Amino acid sequence: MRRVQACYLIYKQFEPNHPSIHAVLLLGMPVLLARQLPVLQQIGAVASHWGLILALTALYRRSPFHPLAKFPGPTLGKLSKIYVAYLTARGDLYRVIESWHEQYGDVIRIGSCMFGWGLIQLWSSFCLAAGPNELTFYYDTRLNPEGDFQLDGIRDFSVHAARRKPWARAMSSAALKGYEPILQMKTLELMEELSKRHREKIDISHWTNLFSFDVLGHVAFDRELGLVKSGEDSDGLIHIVEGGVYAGALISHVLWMVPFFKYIPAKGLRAVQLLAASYVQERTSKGSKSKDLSRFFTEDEGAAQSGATMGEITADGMLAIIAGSDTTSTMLTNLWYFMLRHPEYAERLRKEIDLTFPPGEDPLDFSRHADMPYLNACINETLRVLPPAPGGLQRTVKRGSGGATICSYFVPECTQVSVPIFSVHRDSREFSPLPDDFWPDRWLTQDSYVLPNGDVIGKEQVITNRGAFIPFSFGPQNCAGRALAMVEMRAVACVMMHKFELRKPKEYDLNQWEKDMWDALIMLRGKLPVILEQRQGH
Ligand code: HEM
Repeated sequence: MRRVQACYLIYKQFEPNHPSIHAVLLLGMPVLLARQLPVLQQIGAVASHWGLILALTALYRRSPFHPLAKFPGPTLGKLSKIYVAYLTARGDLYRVIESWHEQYGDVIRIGSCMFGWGLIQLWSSFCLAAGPNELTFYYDTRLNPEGDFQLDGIRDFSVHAARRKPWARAMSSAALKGYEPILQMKTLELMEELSKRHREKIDISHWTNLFSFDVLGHVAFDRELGLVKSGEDSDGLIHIVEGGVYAGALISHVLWMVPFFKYIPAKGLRAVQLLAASYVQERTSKGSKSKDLSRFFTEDEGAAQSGATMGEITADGMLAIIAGSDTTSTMLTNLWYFMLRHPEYAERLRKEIDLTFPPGEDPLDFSRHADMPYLNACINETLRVLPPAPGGLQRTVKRGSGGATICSYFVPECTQVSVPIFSVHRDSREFSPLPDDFWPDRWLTQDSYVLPNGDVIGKEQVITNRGAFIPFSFGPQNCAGRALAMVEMRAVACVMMHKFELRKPKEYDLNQWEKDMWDALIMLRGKLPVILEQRQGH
């Protein structure tokens, strides 16, 4: 019993995360002590050793001595985050967490983790504090086998800030102008391919995905992936990226498994890493004709200041593909979904687009998209109701900090803290009325508002807390590609609505769309069948 207690205390006190320490504590100890016994009894000794450690862990987690004992939460969830990993595998974790918040309140406990709902202040004050706040070691999955961290896995604030510098320059207004020709070429190519399929039933989710990966290929590496032209993901690039994302999501909730991540034969993920490496190498050796993102990492006069090695630049190239493609295409497909659900909003959006770009004018004039209130309201509302990264991004209270007091909650050191974006966006204290509904008007500035049921309300009855609008997260580790994503989404939404009317095939049930969504930290999704009608004269 004493050996079990010793192992348990080592786990509780030091949270070791190296595979060799797990091997010693979970296998070495019981086998060593039972080495004189026959094999079957040795197996029995290992099993009872594991069982007892699990029982002690469960007892402690349910006991009043646990530092998070006063926080409410679901019974199974309090026992282990393996339960949360199971919900991730099921795909609907973000909705389950929201229902827990409805049941238990703002701050809930899951394993040794807290989720704060509606407490956007919790997230902001924690994320901005460089003191006790740290990325959890889940982000070690951002380390490639060559030993290079992607930007989003860097824990040290000053190293992270230096590595973000090229990203900041790559998203400046001048740099964004440089990407416009790429976006223009790719958007027109998409429209051309879609026109060929006029009146056919197509999966618009698939096409939007091909498009966003193609854009990233060009923007990041000046490389033609040719997905839209071929109409398919011929090399399986999207498939392997999404496979890697899914594997990472499962492991993200059971942190002691993170060190084993690199031993999982995640062929897909490795394939993306190798692919990104080949793209970067090719791009660096041949140079670029267009003003792509890579030049900010390799050629720009500020590139050297970031201190990034070639390996790290390659890792960030892979990050650009993963972080920038699926997220943007999810948002765009969600917008088509809402336009199909609410034809009255689609009509209003089309009216604004037609007024801004009367016949003969180019809807791909980027300089005007940011000033189209209804277009931007529809985009914001899509990102609010169905954020492409719906879950809680993980941070932890640094070991050795003594804990942190965040919004009057004392949070012990090593506690994981997470604020689910989806739940914050559905909080009626931040967005009201109709927090669960798609209602773009909430983003417009006016004296009175007409609700979908025809009632008129004054502006004092509408709450739209822009500070709680966090689809791109918050703080120093927020989305580095937000500006590009916004330019891309506005352009495609505008041109698509200008050129086509979207119809739902009779047999398709729109309720299926949200059922098919899969929360894998970023949202994975099913098919959205549509029929496109080309508009007269467009
Ligand atoms: C609608 C589109 C997008 C959404 C909703 C989105 C959302 C997010 C979120 C929530 C994070 C924070 C992740 C975390 O804290 O773990 C993030 C990080 C990041 N995103 Fe995006 N993203 C989008 C598009 C893009 C694009 C187009 C790019 C680049 C081309 C990009 C590049 C990045 C990078 C590099 C990070 C890591 C930042 C850091 O750690 O400093 N994202 N994104």
